[in-house]
Amino acid sequence: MAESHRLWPVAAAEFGRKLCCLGKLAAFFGLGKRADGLWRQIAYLGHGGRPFIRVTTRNLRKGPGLGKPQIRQSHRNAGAGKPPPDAARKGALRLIAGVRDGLSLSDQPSALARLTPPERARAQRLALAVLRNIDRADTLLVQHLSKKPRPDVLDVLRLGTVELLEMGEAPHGAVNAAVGLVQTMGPKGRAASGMVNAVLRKIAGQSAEWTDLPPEEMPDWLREPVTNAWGSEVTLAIEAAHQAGAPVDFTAKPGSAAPGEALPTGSFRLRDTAQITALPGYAEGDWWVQDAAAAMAVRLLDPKPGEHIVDLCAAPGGKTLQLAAAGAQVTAVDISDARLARLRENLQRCGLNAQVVTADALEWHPAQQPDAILLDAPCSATGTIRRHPDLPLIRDGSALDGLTALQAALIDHALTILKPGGRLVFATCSLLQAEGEDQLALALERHPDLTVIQPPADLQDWTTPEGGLRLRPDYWPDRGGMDGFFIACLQKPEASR
Ligand SMILES: C[S@@+](CC[C@H](N)C(=O)[O-])C[C@H]1O[C@@H](n2cnc3c(N)ncnc32)[C@H](O)[C@@H]1O
Repeated sequence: MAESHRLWPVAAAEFGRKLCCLGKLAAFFGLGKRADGLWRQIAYLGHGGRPFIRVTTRNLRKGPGLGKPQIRQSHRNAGAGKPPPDAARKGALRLIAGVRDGLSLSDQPSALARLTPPERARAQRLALAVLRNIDRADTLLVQHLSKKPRPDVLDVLRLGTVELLEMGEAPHGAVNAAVGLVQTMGPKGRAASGMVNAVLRKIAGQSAEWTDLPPEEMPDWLREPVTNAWGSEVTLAIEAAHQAGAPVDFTAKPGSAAPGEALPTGSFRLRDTAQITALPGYAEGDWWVQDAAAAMAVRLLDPKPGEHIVDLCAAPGGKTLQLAAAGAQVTAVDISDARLARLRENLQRCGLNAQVVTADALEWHPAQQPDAILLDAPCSATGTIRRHPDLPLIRDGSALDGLTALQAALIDHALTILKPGGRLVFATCSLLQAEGEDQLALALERHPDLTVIQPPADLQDWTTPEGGLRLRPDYWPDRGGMDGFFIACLQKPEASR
């Protein structure tokens, strides 16, 4: 028994190597949505002098058995305690299953529809914690699994692991809850309850290993360009920032304050989780939720009272609110009526005004050329992974070419409708230079008569040699980071071409 225990990781590693080849073959023949991504990451890691397979989310999601059974436990012992299955955990599992099916968290409003507000908040917290730690959880789980569990059972194991090791849940509570959950999953779920009980009891003793695990890696389509741009150290720092999650930032109306710490760039930051709508000043419309990095686009535009400013991709409206609060006459354009509904709500709550237009920006022409345009263009949103850990699991980078082409077309169109001498701020919440630094360089090539307006002096540390502002999640590590953004302010020449 002792001998087979020692050999198991080696045999499993060998099996993993074969699976990896199979996966590559599957990818080659186009089998499965992301077969290559599923299997590429099977890796051997030195672990206490013994090799073990690091199987990522995607491996476990679709892979076959992983080696010889390591744990055998009678199902008769399962389910001690049997607490009633709880709504928040079930809601979290529905969200995670949706992400497995390729849906973003925000695409799943019905998943939590029947929950009370506190249950909903807890379900979201649990789902976010699991999605932020899914590969790390799988790295430990695979050590105890003799074969791949059903996807829904695996999600329960992941949830239990994260509750135990990341969220500090008491072992008996988290393990019993997990057992209770699989027991509601029909006969096959009930049959897995002994395994769930045994695996999670072992996992509960692995807090030191958990702490030593590296942060979740970005997928290759994102990690490679990030590493090419800033090197491995920065890549790891960005991944650590993703792992840490994000505080809540607020922008306050001029003359008002928002909850939390005042940041040097003018935003406010609350590190503790809180019910936003219950915070002081929410009902009064004194502030709105907006990441500190996102708020800097309007600082670069430097709106003046009375200026006519078009927010060309405006919804849900954080920047429209900033522009309106600065006294500009704002026209907020967006292609999505549903997203504009949120913008209208935000305007109303904050007592601010803007003309709201549902239109494709590429085909929209204002009655008069505006003084300035804010173009917060659609992008990969890879700068927001701290808050959207589902993003790396549901995106594969294939939309990138279409997005960069759309961004360039939007820049060109914005310049045609902007008044001579007017300012255009281009922004993307992306970590990819293709959607930031490269877009600026290409825009200057296409329009050599544009001038780059330098960011304010206090942002010089983050200013690129070309005059763009590069913001990254690893900045402000002690304060809690910021979203990844690229922002540049361009001035159209006085004499229109
Ligand atoms: C990054 S979000 C904008 C965020 C917004 N500026 C804010 O601060 O809340 C990009 C927006 O572009 C919109 N969009 C995408 N394609 C568009 C198009 N062709 N015309 C207008 N809006 C578009 C999307 O609906 C989305 O709301």
